[in-house]
Amino acid sequence: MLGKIFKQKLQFIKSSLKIHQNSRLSLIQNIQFQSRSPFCSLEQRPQILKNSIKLGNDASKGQQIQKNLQEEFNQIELISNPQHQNRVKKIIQTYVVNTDFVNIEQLAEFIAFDGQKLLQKLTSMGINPEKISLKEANLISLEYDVKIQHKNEKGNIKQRSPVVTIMGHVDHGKTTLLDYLRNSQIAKGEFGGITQKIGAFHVLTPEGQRITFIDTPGHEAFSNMRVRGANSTDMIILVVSAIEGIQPQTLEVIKLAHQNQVHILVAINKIDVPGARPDLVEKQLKEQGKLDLEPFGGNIPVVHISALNGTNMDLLLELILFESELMELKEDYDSLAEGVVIESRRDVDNDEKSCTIIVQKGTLKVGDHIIIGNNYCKVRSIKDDKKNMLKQAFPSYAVEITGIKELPQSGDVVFALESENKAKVISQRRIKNEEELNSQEEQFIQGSGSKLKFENVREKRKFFSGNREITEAKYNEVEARILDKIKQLEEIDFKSETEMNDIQQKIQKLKQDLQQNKQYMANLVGDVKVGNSINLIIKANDFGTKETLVSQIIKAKLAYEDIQLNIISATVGQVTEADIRDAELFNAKILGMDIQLSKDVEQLVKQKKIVVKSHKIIYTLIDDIKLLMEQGPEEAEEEEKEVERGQAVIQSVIEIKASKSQTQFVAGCKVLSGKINKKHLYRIERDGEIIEKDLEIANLRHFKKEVEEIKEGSECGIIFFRFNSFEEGDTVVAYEKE
Ligand SMILES: Nc1nc2c(ncn2[C@@H]2O[C@H](COP(=O)(O)OP(=O)(O)OP(=O)(O)O)[C@@H](O)[C@H]2O)c(=O)[nH]1
Repeated sequence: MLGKIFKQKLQFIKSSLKIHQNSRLSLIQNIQFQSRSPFCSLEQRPQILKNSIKLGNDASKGQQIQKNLQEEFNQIELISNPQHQNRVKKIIQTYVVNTDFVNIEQLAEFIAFDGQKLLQKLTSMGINPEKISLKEANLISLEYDVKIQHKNEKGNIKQRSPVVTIMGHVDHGKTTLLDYLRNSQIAKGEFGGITQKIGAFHVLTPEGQRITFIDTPGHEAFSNMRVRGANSTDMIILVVSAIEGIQPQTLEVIKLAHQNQVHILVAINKIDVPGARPDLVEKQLKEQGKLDLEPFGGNIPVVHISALNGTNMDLLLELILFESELMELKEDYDSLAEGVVIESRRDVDNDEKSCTIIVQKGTLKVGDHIIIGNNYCKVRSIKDDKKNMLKQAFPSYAVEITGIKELPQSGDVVFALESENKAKVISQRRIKNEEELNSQEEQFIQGSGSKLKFENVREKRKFFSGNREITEAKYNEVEARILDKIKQLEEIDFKSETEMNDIQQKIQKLKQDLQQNKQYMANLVGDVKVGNSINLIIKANDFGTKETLVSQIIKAKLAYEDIQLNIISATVGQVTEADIRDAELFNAKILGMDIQLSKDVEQLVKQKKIVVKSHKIIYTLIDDIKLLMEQGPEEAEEEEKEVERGQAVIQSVIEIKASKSQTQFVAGCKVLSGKINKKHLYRIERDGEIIEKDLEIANLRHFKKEVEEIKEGSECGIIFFRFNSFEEGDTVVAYEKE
């Protein structure tokens, strides 16, 4: 019933394109008005504008309007949905640049790799880190599934067909739906023969339009893609039974689609069964599933079907094509192919290995040299799901290929390269990287006793390559987990001494874990060698400054090849107790912008004698670092040595009125040893504790006379810059930093 209504609606939209030839202008204006209306949400605007662009296609004044709308649409699209163009997250990420060279900072950012490690890599390959050709950059970036492309590399951009995955709760009819689609094609005799199950198949509409279906029912294929941090689907058909309605896995699919920003189309199935209530299911989907369904004015289409007897299946296909048209699925047909593995298998009879891939970009040809997973091979044959031998496969094609040496896993990356040699080199490095990654993970798990959870391989790689964002997050995650356990244990009311000992032992063990964890993490972050290097903890006041500081430091570092400089961490915000702990552990200096220490932290800084330096301008901070590097680690250490020049005791505190509103305090002192000189720095000690340090003298007097220096045994009056909280009996210590 409702299927009919839908068909009518589709028909209406289509016919409106023709009927409104004369009155279309007003329609477009109406839509324009709608899209500008304050009642139109930002999310709706692209859709409305997109529709209006379509409508504007052949309107009399359409061209100009279309251009304006397109511009407005582009702008809105950027604001409202930056991911829109990227709905299918490619496994190979492409970055477009407008220069022939990139530098180390750009490359490090593209491949989300630690700058210091990248520097080592570039040096070992003999590449100038400041001038990396795109060819060289790709040789490295392709190890990490990233391509760097010049803006002028023009491709042959054309419409590609949609790739669709069918998902839903158990028994709601996914297999039946797929079987119907697959068999309807055979039944129509369009291809003859029996389809082979290769994990994906395609359907051709009577108009010759192609749709690729991934036919691994359930979540398996999709989840595997997710593990790789990508997916190959343009749309998910969410199958919901009209009898059972929303079930746990239905909600799971909705969540998955949202997380991955994949468009949903709802197919309410089993409408042939007596008692089916598709209308109620729609309400459920809206209320519980929070889906913005079309029948309620939203943009998620719903179609009522019976997969068993084929009711409204043609409508479903039409709808898929209609949605894909709106999504403007376009791809470069001329570039080297890129894709993703759906399934792989070994032939029982002849042991031949083959796998199904979805081509995402470019054209895959027989004879291409490809990387598949981490291995490389030459494509021997390409077959479609109807067993037709192909010479080439275009974007969105699902094909079975042979020639592979090792069986890849679903979700593995596939990309073609210009030569076998290049494929070989990249493959070898990818294998090496993977081995390193695995052994690092093993070591880490052994070392910390705390298992980390990674969303996908990319995240894992970022973590082990020392990517600070990820490392910091994971580091905090583990630390929080351990601290939480310690807290729980500390709160236990023990009933006996044995129990108490047992708990304390556990706490002790956890504290060791914490320490080990820290040490291990720090090693990962930057090959930290305590004592033999300059170690820094960078604090910035915002994210942008942090990025600039880190990249400037890496740049500054390039000039001092033989100096080991490590950034232990670079974070936004004020100095924390954790920073102090790290500074102590790695003998690191804390450098930052506008640092203001809280009372507790300040206390710790003094106690642990940590060097904290605050700057107002990025460049002075960088200069400071350059100075440290010029001096080298040893001198840099010694720079902080304070050499005592004299001591005095405060015998009285004198208050004087400097002006009507200003009171000054003079410390009346007697010099006990050495000298008090205006050039020196001063610290105030009370009962053996340092109250303040690095003070400078504003005014030094011998009786009424202003002097530069006072010798042992004499008395004097001192006014310090910005400090007057001294008390009678405090010791004033003069020192110089050498
Ligand atoms: N009457 C009727 N029965 C259907 C329809 N679609 C599926 N079925 C039946 O529902 C049952 C489950 O269908 P499947 O296609 O196996 O469901 P599925 O979602 O693939 O289930 P899993 O693979 O277990 O997740 C089967 O007995 C189908 O015959 C339909 O449209 N109408």
